[in-house]
Amino acid sequence: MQALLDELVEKHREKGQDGKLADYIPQLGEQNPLALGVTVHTVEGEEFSAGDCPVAFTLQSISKVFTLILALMDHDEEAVFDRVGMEPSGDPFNSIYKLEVDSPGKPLNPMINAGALVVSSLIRGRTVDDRLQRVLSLVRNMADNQEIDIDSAVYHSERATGYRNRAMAHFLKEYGIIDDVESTLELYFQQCAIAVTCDDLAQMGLCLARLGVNASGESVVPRELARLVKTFMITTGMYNASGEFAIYAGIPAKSGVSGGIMASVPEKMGIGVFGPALDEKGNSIAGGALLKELSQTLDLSIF
Ligand SMILES: NC(=O)CC[C@H](N)C(=O)O
Repeated sequence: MQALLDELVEKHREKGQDGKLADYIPQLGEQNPLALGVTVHTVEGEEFSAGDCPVAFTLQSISKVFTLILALMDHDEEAVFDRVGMEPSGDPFNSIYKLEVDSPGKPLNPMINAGALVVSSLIRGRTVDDRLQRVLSLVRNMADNQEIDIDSAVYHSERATGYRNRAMAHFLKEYGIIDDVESTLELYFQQCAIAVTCDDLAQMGLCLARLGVNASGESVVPRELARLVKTFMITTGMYNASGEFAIYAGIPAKSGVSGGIMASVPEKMGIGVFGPALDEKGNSIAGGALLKELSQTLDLSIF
């Protein structure tokens, strides 16, 4: 495994040159486009890392998995899926288009920005900070790392420039799908700025692979929800590239525009990947290629 990961990092690293940093969040434009790292944690307790693994990066859209778990712990499924759908959108993650033309006001799924805003609005807590602490505590428990925290530079950078997310939140408010625009956006920008490493992503992927049990053996996510979010990861986790990723990698995965990907191979392993240069759909260009080859070499597809 170690030799394979070393080889895949060296082989795919230069693909970063063909990608683009997510500089619409200015702070993410500062990342090194040629960085590439991968960590694997297996159910047997083995750990392997190759490439730029000590580097910290932000969760961005990967946070959508964790807020969905919390929203479903706070409300029954019907209440959540009344407000956000279960179907792939086929559109980019930040698209506003179907929000107007397809079942107006109800986002198609929780893994696109509009749907994730709805999910964040459903997380219970007295203040935005209470709600954020609940998200952080779930992430820390799943990763079995109590040090995880917010990268405040990335948070402020997105907060200052998140025009399209603001537009979508106001649109959702008009339809009565979310209640408070400002607190929803505040929570959303902060959850996206939670800083992790490949190791944390691999641990969280493993926790989902073990139906919610973390590295310390604690059950931190209800079994049924671990199953449900992995299904969303397969159908919508790589945005409008989810179909192709399911064919060539065949593992539940969730990407973010920082270049992170969290993958979960049921009953086998968690995989964390980081490569900040993105393809045209907003997925890590080198990270996605590495994961596909890793899955094919080790025959990890769930199909
Ligand atoms: N795809 C992503 O990772 C998007 C998350 C980012 N914070 C945004 O809202 O634009």
